[in-house]
Amino acid sequence: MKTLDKVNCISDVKKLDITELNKLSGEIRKFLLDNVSKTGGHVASNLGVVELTIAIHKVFNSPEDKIIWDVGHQSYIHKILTGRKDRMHTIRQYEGLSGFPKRCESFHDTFETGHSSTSISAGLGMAIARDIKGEKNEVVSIIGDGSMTAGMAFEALNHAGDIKSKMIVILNDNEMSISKNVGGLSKYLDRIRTAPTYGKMKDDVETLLNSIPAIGKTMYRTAERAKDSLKYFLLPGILFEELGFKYLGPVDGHNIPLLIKTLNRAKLVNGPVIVHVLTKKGKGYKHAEENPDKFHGASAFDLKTGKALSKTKGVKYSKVFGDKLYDLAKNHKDIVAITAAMPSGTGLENFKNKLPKRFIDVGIAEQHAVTFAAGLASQGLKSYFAVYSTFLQRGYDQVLHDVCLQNLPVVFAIDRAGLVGNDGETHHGVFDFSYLSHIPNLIIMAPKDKKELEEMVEFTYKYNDGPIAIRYPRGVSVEKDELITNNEIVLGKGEMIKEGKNVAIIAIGKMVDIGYEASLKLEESGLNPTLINIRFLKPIDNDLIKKVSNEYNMVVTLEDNVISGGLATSVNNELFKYKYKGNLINIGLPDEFIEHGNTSELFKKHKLDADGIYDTIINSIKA
Ligand SMILES: Cc1ncc(C[n+]2csc(CCOP(=O)(O)OP(=O)(O)O)c2C)c(N)n1
Ligand SMILES: CC(=O)[C@@H](O)[C@H](O)COP(=O)(O)O
Ligand SMILES: [Mg+2]
Repeated sequence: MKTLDKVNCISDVKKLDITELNKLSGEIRKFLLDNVSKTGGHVASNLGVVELTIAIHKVFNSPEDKIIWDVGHQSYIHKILTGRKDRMHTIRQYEGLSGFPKRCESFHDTFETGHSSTSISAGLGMAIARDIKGEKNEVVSIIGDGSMTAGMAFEALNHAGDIKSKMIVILNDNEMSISKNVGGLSKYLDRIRTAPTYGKMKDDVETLLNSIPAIGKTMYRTAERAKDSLKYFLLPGILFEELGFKYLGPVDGHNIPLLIKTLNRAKLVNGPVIVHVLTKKGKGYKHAEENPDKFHGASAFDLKTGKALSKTKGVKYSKVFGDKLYDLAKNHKDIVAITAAMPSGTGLENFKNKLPKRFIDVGIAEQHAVTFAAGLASQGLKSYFAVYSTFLQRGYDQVLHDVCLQNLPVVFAIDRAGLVGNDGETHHGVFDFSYLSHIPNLIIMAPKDKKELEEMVEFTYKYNDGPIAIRYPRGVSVEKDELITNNEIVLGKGEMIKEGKNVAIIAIGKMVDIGYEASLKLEESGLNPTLINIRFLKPIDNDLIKKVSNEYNMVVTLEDNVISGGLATSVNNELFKYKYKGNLINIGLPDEFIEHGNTSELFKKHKLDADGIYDTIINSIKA
């Protein structure tokens, strides 16, 4: 019988001896790969924490002890060990397990994550709550070396080291963010990894000095007196010690007995302690070990070859953006591209390789990236910050205070806008219109397809009067001849895709294509709708809206943003000014967090697909 078959909850893990735990780790890897190769998911990060997760559940008593997974993309093994093994085949699928910790899934998921670098803050909050309530549980935050580069993590370390409440931070150091980790902290961790330990170094020095006749012993005593300063230079983790943490490590993160021993030691520390664990991203699966970035977040793949099962047809918006920016940058030396740890996701790999001096990866530091872009722009450079919509949420104040207030010509290339699919609630980019549209000076636009994205990128280069944002979706671009127009991009102007009567559909970005499909269905029902590609959310095309207000009985807005604060709000405000008396329908996402699943399922569920839009319009006409 397999050891994994005997493990249905964590008390089963606690019964196992070291030999069985080692066997379990191998079986878990196989089980994980069998499942995730079919569903897709965060393969490499999970393979890297198999032994660590087993050791954590052997040593700590969840849920009394609070285990917090930073980002949470590496929580699959935790899910397997905490009663969700039988649902692993549903991970990230519509109505299946989430790819991140979810409190509604299990009381072992103490804190929900998805965005990085929150685990130390959350853990400290739990530790202090425990102290106030007079309870005794442990609090354990597990954070990766990539996630440790963010401001939030540093803010939390600064606080935790000072306040001295008992908590354990496990730093899972695999030298990788999604791509190779960057920054000074990463280099520091590198030095710890490669340096001989202080203890070993001290022994070597002692042996050497004591072997020198006559003066050796005196020198050794002097060195002993200088121990503190010597220690300062040689002690691994001194940075964390100086911040107020006890540092343990570095420890081999694939050695279960050593991990158990070290975690038990950490438990004895009566204050904040950091356990530095060294792991290999993708451990145990050749393809993932060799290409940890490719297997960071993978779609379904063939286990033998490691190749993706389905090939995407068409070109991804990210690539269109990255290629166009690279083309522009070749001729315009003032262009600088910035990413916050997502060079490949944002389509900037080519730019990075070919123009490395003007490509900057700041690590997971969106807030810093925005203000850094503002600094560059203040000195006459044209900075492009390519960022996922959901992660730009981190930089809201910086967008407002550092960029827009000073009206600096920073470009925000907002990728993964709209519904992203299997990552779910934490990652959908459905709030950007709302959190940006009320900020003065900011221009906001969204392309309907690949060609328009290229034109918009060009437009951003020419536009130097202030900040400007383009938002575009995850996945491949639409390429539909019927949508291709030759209307030049003009600030604040939309375009008429087709002019009919009675019903005017005003759509933005990806929704232009879906609106077009819906319009064809409406035509089959005898209607002759107008379709407008509004292009700019801000400034919105007043002339077009005035025309619509005067000439149509029904106006429909279409967006893949929450209705509140997005296109609907902007159009409604304008129509209100014109005292519009017709039928107004706002189609977009509701005021709720949207679950995970593939985008077609989600579009269907929220009636954002052509059928759903058609139904909403027809039902409204019938009512
Ligand atoms: C605020 C934020 N920015 C970016 C991301 C995208 N992201 C997810 S995991 C990851 C790398 C994390 O690296 P690390 O913490 O070292 O974990 P590893 O994958 O190496 O296990 C990044 C950049 C995110 N989840 N949250
Ligand atoms: C966990 C995380 O935040 C990223 O790994 C994210 O899942 C990447 O998303 P894409 O697959 O859209 O690049
Ligand atoms: Mg890492």
